[in-house]
Amino acid sequence: MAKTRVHDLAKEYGMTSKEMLGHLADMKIPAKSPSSTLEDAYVSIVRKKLKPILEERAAVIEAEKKAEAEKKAEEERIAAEKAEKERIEAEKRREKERAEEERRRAAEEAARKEAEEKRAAEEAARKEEEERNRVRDNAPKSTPSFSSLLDQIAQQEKVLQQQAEENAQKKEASRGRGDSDGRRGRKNSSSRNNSADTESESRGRGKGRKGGRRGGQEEDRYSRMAREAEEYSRSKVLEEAREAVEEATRESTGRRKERKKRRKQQQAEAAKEARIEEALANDQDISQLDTVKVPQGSTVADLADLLGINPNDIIKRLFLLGTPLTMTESMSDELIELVADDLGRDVKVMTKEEENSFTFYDDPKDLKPRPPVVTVMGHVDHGKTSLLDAIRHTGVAEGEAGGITQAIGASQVKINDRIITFIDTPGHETFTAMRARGAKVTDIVILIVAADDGVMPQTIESINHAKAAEVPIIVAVNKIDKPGADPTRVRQELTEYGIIPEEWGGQNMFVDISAKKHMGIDTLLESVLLEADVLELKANPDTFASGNVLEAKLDRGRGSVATLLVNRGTLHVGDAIVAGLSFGKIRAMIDPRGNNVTEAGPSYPVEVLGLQSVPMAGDEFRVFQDERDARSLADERALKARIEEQNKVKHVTLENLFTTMEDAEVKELNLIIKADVQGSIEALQDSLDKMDQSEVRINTIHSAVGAITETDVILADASNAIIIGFGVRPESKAKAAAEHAGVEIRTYSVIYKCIEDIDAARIGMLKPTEQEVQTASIEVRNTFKVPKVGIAAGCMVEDGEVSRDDLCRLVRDGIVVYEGRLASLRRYKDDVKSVKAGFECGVGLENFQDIHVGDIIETYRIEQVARTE
Ligand SMILES: Nc1nc2c(ncn2[C@@H]2O[C@H](COP(=O)(O)OP(=O)(O)OP(=O)(O)O)[C@@H](O)[C@H]2O)c(=O)[nH]1
Repeated sequence: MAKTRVHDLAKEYGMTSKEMLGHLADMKIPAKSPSSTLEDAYVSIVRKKLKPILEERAAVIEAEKKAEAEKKAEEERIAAEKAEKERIEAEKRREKERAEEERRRAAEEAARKEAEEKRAAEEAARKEEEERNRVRDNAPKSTPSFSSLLDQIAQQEKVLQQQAEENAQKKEASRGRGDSDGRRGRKNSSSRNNSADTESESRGRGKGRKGGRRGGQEEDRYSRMAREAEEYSRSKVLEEAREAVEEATRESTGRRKERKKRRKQQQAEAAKEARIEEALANDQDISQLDTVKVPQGSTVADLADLLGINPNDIIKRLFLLGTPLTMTESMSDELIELVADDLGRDVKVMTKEEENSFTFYDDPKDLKPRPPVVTVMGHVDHGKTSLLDAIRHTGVAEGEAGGITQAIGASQVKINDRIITFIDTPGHETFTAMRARGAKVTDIVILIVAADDGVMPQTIESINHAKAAEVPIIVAVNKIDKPGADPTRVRQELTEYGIIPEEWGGQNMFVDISAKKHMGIDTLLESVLLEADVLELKANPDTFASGNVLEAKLDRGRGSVATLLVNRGTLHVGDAIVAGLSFGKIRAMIDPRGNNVTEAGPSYPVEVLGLQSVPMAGDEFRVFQDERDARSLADERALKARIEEQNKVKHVTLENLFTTMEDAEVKELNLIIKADVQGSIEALQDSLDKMDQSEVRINTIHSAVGAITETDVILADASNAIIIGFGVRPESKAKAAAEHAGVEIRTYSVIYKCIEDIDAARIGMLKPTEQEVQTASIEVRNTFKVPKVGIAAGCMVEDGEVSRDDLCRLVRDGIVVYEGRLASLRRYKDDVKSVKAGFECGVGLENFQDIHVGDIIETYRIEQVARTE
C-alpha cells in the first residue's frame, strides 16, 4: 500500500513540515520527522481532521484577499482622487498663470504707453525750449524782454528830464511877469523843450563819443538786467513745460481709460449706424436692430460669440442657474433667453425658418393696393378642382378658353377690372405645409362645401387651419344644382364651428354656387373682392422683390423651374435672387397664361427659370441689388444646411448615448429621398409617416428635388441609408460611388410601388417571433438507476421524433413539474442523436431525478419565424 511522507502531506496542505508534525502530534499520530511515512488510514484521519482547519485557513485567505482587493480599490480611488485634484490644481495654476501673464502684459503695455506719452511731452518741452533759445541766439537785440527793458529805461530818463525842466519853469514863473511873460514863458518852455530834445539828441550822440566811462556802467547794468530777464523767462518756460508733463502723466491713466471707453462707445455707435444704414438700404425693419438673433440650438461658445462676450461669463451664469454646460454644449431656447436676460441683452432665438426669412419695412406712403391671393379648401370631392377650373374660365373669351393651361401652379382672373390670384394646389395640406415653413401666402380662403353632403371631416380641418392662420373664410356652397342640395343645412352645420353667415349676423360671406354649371362664380369672385377691400391689401411695388416659392421642380430641358409669388416689390428678368438655399439670376419669367413677361408685381405669380438649384415649396425668395451678396448668402445657407445634415446623422452625445443604447432594440430604416418635384416628396413622406413605426423607425435623413448625386451617396454611406429616387436617376459618378460603397439606390416612377417596397423592407427588418415547435411526446414506462447519471427513465416515443438537443418539460397529471433539457438519450447502452416514434429509449433529465412511471415528457425546440406583419 502507498505511504505518504509527512513533508509531502504538509506540502499538499500548504504548511511547513514542522507545522504538520505538530498537527500529527495533536492527533496522536506517530511521526518523528518530515521524512516519516504515514499509513493511508492515518492520512485519511489527518485529511478529515485538517479539513475544518483548511477551510478556516481558506476563509482567512479569502478574507485577506478580499481585504487586499478592497485596500487596492481604495488606494486606486484615492490615487484617482489625488490625480483629479492635481489635475484641477494644475488647471487652476495654469489659469492663474495665464491671468498673471495677461495682467503683466497689460501692465507692460500701460507702462509702455505712459513712457511714450511722457517722452512725447518731454520732447514737446525740449522743442519749445530749443525754439526759444534759437530765437534768443539768432536775434538777441530783438529779444522782446531785453529791448523792452531798454525802451523802459530810455522812457524813464525822458520822464526824469521833463520833470527837471518843468521844475525849472515853475521856478521862473514864480518870479511873476504877467500874461505876456506867461506867453513867453510858454514859448520859452516850448523852445526849451526843443532845446531839451536837441540836448537829448546830442547826449544820445555823445554816448558814442564819451561812452568810455558812463557807457561802460550802462552796459553792465543792461546786460545784467537782460540776463536776469532771460533767465527768468527760461526758468518759467521750463517750469511750465515740467508742469505740463506732470499734468499729462498724472491724468494719462484716467484719461486713457476714459478715452478707451469713449472710443468703444464711438465704435459701437458707428457699427449701429452702419447697421441702420444697411437695414434702411434693404428696407428692413430697424426697430429690432438691438436684438441679437441667436440660432436655435446654439452652443455656449456660439452665444458668447454672438453677444461679443467671454464664454466664461455664460458658463458662470449657467452654473449659478444649476445647469452647468461646457463651451460646446447646446443651449435650450429658455436657457439662451434666461442668460441673455441676466446679461441685460435682448435676444431672439431664431428657428431655421426664421433664420432664412427676411423682415422688411415699408413706409406707409409707398404702399399701393395689390390683388388678393386666394386658396380653395374643402372636403374630398366637394368640388375644389371643379371650382378652380370654373374660375380659370371666368372672364376669358370663348376661343381662348381651350388654350388655358394650369401651367405654373397659380392662376389669375380679372373681374370688374380687378385681379384675383388663386393658388392652384387646393387643399389644406398644401396650405398647412406652406404655413409650417413660415410662409403666409394666402389672404383669403374659399371653403367649399357640397350642398348635398354638408360639413365633413376635412371641412372641419380646413376651418381649423384657416382659423389658425387667421385668414378670413368665404364659404362657397357648391353643387346647388343637385337635387338633394340643401344650402341652408350647410349654413346651419357650419355655425357649430363658428362660421356664421353675414345674413345671420355673422362674419362670413356665403355664396351658393355650382362649379359644374358655372353658377354663382361671378358672385363668389365679387365676394372675394369685397373681402379684399375690407382687408385693405397693400404692398410697396417700387422696391426689390421678395415673396415665396409656391412650387419648384427640376425640368430636364429647362433646369430648375420655380413658381414664385411676389408679395412685395417687383421682380424683373435679370434680377439676382436667393430662394431658400438656391441662388440664381432670372433668365425668363412666365405668367399663369404661359406668356413670357419681364416683370411681376405684388400678388403676381410667375414661373422663373435661372435658379442654379431647386428650392423648396414655401421657401422665401428675395432679390439682391448685388449679385455677389445673393450668391454669398445662398452659399452660406447651403453650407449651414450641409453641416446641420451631417450633424443630424453623426453626433451622439453622452446625454443621449444611454437612451440610444436602450433604444437599440428599435431598428431604424434610414432613407434619402430624391424626386423630380416637391409634391412627390411630400406624398411619399406622408405615406411613410402613416406606417407603423413602433418597431422599425423610418427616418428620412434627407430629401430634396434633383438627381441623385455623389453627395447623396456619401451621406447614405455615412448613415447606412437607402436612396430612393423618384422620377430621377443617379448621376454616373453617384452610381459608381454607390457601387463602390455598397449603397443601395432604388428608383421608382410610381409612389405606391415605392411604398410597397419600403413596407416590405420594414417587415423584413422586424424582429422575428419565437415559436415553440413540439418534436415528440414520450411516455415514461420505467425508471432505473444509472451510475453517474442518477435516475433514468425507460420510455416509449409515442409521437414525433425526439432529438438529443431538444428542450423538454415533464408533465404529471396535466401539470408541468419540470422544464429543462435532456441530460441523455440512449437506445440500449448507446447514446443516440434522435429516436423516432414507436421506439423505446432511455432518457435522463438535466438536474432532475424525480421521474415517475406514467409521466409524459414533451420535447420541443424554439424556432425563429419571420413575421409577415
Ligand atoms: N352636380 C355637380 N357636381 C359637381 C359640382 N362640382 C363638382 N362636381 C363633381 O364632384 C366631383 C368631385 O369634384 P372635384 O372638383 O374633383 O372635387 P375635389 O374637391 O377637387 O376633389 P379632390 O381633388 O378629390 O379633393 C366631380 O365628379 C365633379 O364633377 C357641381 O357644382 N355640381
